[in-house]
Amino acid sequence: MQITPLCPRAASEALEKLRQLRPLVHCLTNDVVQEITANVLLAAGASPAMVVAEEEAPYFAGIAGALLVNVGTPVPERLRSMQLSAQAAREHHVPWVLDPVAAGVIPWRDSEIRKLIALYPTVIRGNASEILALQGAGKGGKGVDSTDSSASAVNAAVELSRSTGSVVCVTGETDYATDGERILSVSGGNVMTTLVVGTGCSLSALTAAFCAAEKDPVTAAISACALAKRAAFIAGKHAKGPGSFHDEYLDALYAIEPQDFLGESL
Ligand SMILES: Nc1ncnc2c1ncn2[C@@H]1O[C@H](COP(=O)(O)OP(=O)(O)OP(=O)(O)O)[C@@H](O)[C@H]1O
Ligand SMILES: Cc1ncsc1CCO
Ligand SMILES: [Mg+2]
Repeated sequence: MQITPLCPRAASEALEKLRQLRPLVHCLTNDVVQEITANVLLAAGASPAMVVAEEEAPYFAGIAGALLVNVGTPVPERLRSMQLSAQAAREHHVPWVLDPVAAGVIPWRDSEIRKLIALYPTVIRGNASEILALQGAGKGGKGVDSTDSSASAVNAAVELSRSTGSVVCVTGETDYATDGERILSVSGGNVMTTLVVGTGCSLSALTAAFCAAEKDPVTAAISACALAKRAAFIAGKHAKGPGSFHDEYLDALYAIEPQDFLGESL
């Protein structure tokens, strides 16, 4: 299947919509990345809220602009809240994004991820090893880190999208998003992104934010990737190492304007 670089105008328009809407993004995420997730959403122009108890999370999922479910540090109680929230999101036509952290590494986690996939996420966003594992290929990653290239997982992403009905976004040196019919891509960024914890997890939250603002989930997912790649590229020009990269990345997410995408190849 042909891979098409994201059109700059589409990225620009998606960011414009995000900035106008400033969507409320309900995040059920892991214990490691709560703060970077909230900060990435705020810097990019969305409103994060981490509402976790099963007594209130499903209600909140129904009134949010989008929901993020990330299984990085799963415990039974939180997984129940995630399932109920995903169901509520679906019933209220709220888009939701699944981040299948470390899929392919631990059988129990894999079975929990399968239960969530059965609730029809709008987008599944993972690294290459996670997407390969969900499609029954590859050997799994090194814990939460990928040991595969994103290019090697494109076909698995297409197949996974066709079998689940979800848009699948696989990230790495190049990022791809597919609905099983189209594949859109963005390249660039900076490899130092992989040395700051939660850049992938917070990208999944950003994908949820774009899904709230942009109707087409393939365009939404790849536009989130385009914003993250551009911010990483700018951060890489100023950073001395992962510590300053983290700060520069947030600053760049805040500073990038929709028109900055125009005239650039993505
Ligand atoms: N080799 C690379 N070169 C440039 N950018 C990269 C590279 N690998 C990953 N990235 C970028 O890093 C970000 C996170 O993607 P990655 O695939 O590492 O997710 P992840 O493994 O789920 O991250 P995490 O679990 O640490 O949150 C994305 O913006 C992606 O484009
Ligand atoms: C390091 C780590 N461990 C569980 S989740 C997480 C964040 C990156 O996915
Ligand atoms: Mg991840």
